[in-house]
Parts: sequence; C-alpha cells; structure tokens
Amino acid sequence: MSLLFQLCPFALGCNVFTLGIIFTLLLLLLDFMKRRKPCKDFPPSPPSWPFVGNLLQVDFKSSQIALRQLSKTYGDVISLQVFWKPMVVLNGFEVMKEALLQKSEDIADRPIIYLFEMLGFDENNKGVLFANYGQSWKDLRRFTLSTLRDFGMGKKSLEERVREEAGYLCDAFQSEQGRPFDPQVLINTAVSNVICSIIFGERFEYDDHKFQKLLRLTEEIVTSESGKVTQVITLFAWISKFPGLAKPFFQTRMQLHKYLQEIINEHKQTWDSGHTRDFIDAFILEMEKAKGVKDSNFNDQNLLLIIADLFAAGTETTTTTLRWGLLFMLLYPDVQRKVQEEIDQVIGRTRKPTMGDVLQMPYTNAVIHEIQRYADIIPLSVPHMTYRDTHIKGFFIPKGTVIMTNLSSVLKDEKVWEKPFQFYPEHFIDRDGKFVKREAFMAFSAGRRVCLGEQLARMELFLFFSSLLQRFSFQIPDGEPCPREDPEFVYMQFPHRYKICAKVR
Ligand code: HEM
Repeated sequence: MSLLFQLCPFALGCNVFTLGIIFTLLLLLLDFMKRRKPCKDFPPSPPSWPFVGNLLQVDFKSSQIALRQLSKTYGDVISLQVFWKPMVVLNGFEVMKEALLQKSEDIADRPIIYLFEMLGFDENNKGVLFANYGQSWKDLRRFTLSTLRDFGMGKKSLEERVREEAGYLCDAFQSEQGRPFDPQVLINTAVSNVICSIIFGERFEYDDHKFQKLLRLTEEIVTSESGKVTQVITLFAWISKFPGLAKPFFQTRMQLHKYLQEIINEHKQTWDSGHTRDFIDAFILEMEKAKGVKDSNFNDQNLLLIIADLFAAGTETTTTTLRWGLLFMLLYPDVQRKVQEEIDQVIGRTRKPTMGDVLQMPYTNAVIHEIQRYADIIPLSVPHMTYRDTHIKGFFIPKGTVIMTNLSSVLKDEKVWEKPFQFYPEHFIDRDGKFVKREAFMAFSAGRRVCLGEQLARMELFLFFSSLLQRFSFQIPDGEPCPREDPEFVYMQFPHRYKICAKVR
C-alpha cells in the first residue's frame, strides 16, 4: 500500500522536477499559514526565508556578533523568525536596563522547551533554571537562595568551604612542580568540589574515579545540549509525545540524573530529621513538612532537577571564568604583577585570603570584574519569554514571545565602555584608585532571573584567584605558543586549551 502511495505521482506522469516544484509550493503554503502576522509596532526584522525564517542569517559560531551587526541596521530591538516562532533580540545597555530591570516581571518567563517531557518527566516540575515563571519557580528559588545563604548549618560556613578548597587547589598546582600543565581539570575539580560539599555534604579527592565521572558528565552536558539538532528538537512539542525519539540526544543528561538519583536514595536511607547534613537533607525536610499537601513543589522530581541545575549552571561557568583569568595573567604580565603587589600589601604571603579582604583590594577586584566582562562567557544568556504583553523601547511584544538578551552587547557596549574590545581593568577603577561598580556589568544578567549563584560565584572567583596568585607566578611555558585570546564558542565562550607553568613565589 505504502509503495503504491510512493509510486502514485510517477503514475500520474510527474518527473522529479515537477515533484520538487509541488513540494516547494506546499512548503510555501504551509509557511504562509503557520507564520504569525507581526502585530502593529512589533520590532523590525531582517527579511526572512520561507520555512527556516532567519535561521540561516545568524552564524551559530558567533551568534552574538552576528546579532550585534544586525542591530546596527535594524536597531537595538529586533525580531527574528525561527521556523514559525517569532523571537525578539535585545541589544545594548539602555535596552537591557529597561527590559531586565524596569520590565523585569514582564520578561521573567522561560520559553517552553520539551526536554523534560521527552525524558518522561511531569511538565509542571522543572527545577529552577528552565522553570516557567510561577509558584514552583518562586518556592524553589527562595529555598535554594536561603539554604545557600545560611549554609552554616552548625558546620562550616560557605566561605570556609571555598577557602579550604582553594588550599587544596594550590597544593594540586604545586604538585606539578613548575612543569607545564593544562589547568582545566584541576580548576574544574576544585569548583565542582564546592558544589559537592554544599549538595552532598562531602568533597572528593582529586583522583576519585566516581567524582571524575561526575565532572565529565557536567562538562559534556553543556556541549551536548547546545548542539543545533538538540536545541531544535527541544522546541517541537510533537517529539515529546514520543519520548523514545529524543532520548538518544540526551544520553549524558540521563546518566547524570541516574548518578544523582543514587546519591539522593542513599541520603533518604540515612536521613535524620534532627541533623541536616547538606542541601539534599534540607530539601528532604521540606518534603516531609509538605507531606499531605496537594501539589507541593517540594517533591522528588524537583529535588533531582534542582541539583542537576546547580551542577550544570554552577560548575562550567566558574571554571571557565577562572581559566580565562589565568590566561589573561599569562598575556598581561603587568596586570599579574600589580595584583600580586596588592596581595602582598594587604594579605601578605602566608595568611589565606578572606572575603573581608575584597574591600581593601580595589585592583584585584577590578581585574576579576574585567576578566568577566572581557571573557563574556555566556554572551546570549539563557532565553527568556514574555510573561504578559509588554512594550520595550516603544515596541509592542505580546505575551509568550521568546526574548534573547544579548548580554555580550552590554558587556561590550561601545557607548558605555572606554575600551570595550580590550582587556582594561581600569574600567572598574576611579580617579582615586577606588573600585567602581558599573551598571553595565551584567555578566550575571539582572532582574528576577538574575543568576541564582552570583554570591557564591563571586566568592569562588575572589578566593580561588587571589589564593593562586598569592602562591604562584604564572608564565607561558618555554617553547609553547602564545595562548589564543579568541574564544571557542559552544553556547558558552571557552578559552582554547593552553598550558601554564606555575612557579612558587
Ligand atoms: C562566573 C560564574 C557564573 C556566571 C557568569 C553565571 C551567569 C548566569 C546567567 C547569565 C544566568 C541567566 C540569567 C537570566 O536568565 O537572565 C544564570 C542563571 C542561573 N545561574 Fe548562574 N552564573 C554563574 C555561576 C553560577 C553558580 C555558581 C550557580 C550555582 C550555585 C549558578 C546557578 C544559576 C541558576 C540556578 C540560574 C537560573 C536562575 C533562574 O532561572 O531563576 N550560577 N547564571
């Protein structure tokens, strides 16, 4: 029967050419029917192709640059068509300030991605990162922030944990004995250990096999899920109806979930209501309190997904920033020397840095901010969606429109920064040599959806960076090429792999 169906056009005398024309006309008709008519005052858009929309006009390898170029022609608020879905891209500091700060709630939703349905989860419980703006997101975000904040819990404070890990990281660097090595694995291990000690209540030795597996999985998730095919798949509702179709694209995430679920199960078996060991225990306590409450957001699925969020959002980001930081110290030895002078003056060579030192160290603080600004690691942030109809810079944007916040265009806004495309720590230093906050520093985004881990990340960046520069001087190894300053872009901007020599000072 199906063979007959396939042969039918040939039976009617059609050749391949005619079939091609029929197919194209059908596509155009479908495109015409599905394409949403832009409403009056909708942001301007470059001309788009049938079916794929503007997809081919945006170079995926450096989409933020392509978008910046488009904004030069069409303005700071532009619309693009991705298949039949319209999306709005926001560029530049002025626009972002209005959108993320003044209209924060209007754009606080996340686009519907079908990742969780594809993996067989209930669509109402999505953790925090991908959760829609609503009660579940509010409850979980509030719980996570307060648990991170008062993480004393009768044990070590968060700062003590990070300081302790900074010590282990320095020891691991020292064991390389000044020989050339790639610092990526050691930094990633230290950063992940901080998250582990918060969530699991324990840190791991740097050569622990089970731990290395966790590191590999979180690292791979960022790259595997930012692939073009995977991203497109998550946009189509119909694929989620056939979970088997999509699962092959999410193998890494499924392995990570399995790994985390085993740890959650172990916690449940040894849980003691009077003794909260870590984040998982604190969440289980909330689940106990919510027993009998209909539709509580403190449930097993959210526990698993929120932990996965913290690993995915909290390890690669800080690791990548620190890798950029050391790379810039190799490329700008004068900056390295000035940071070390300040460390010697304020902290000395033996006492471990504390967060209390930041205020006394304007130059180091400025350098860390400049590392984040210049490295610009998440140029397009995480997509938002309008929660209600809104206006941005006078353009009307209806509820349910995907919003891309081009953070890169803010961090490198030519109207704001003196030297947007250069590494220039003086961006954050005033005439009196004091540290100066800049409103356009939006590396963590801003508004309702601002990075939940910002405080922790700031602490890690300062304590790891200053501890390393206190103990070592960093150099490009003899005979190694000068490291590349341009990024490798896979959703995030990573430095190309490089080697370093860490000489004890
Ligand atoms: C240098 C390090 C980091 C950078 C540059 C960074 C940046 C960002 C950005 C740009 C967003 C998207 C905000 C938006 O949608 O507007 C975000 C969201 C988020 N980040 Fe971070 N982040 C960092 C570290 C961390 C850490 C250490 C954690 C966890 C402890 C974390 C957890 C999260 C979570 C859970 C969200 C989702 C928030 C929500 O949707 O409500 N991040 N981060």
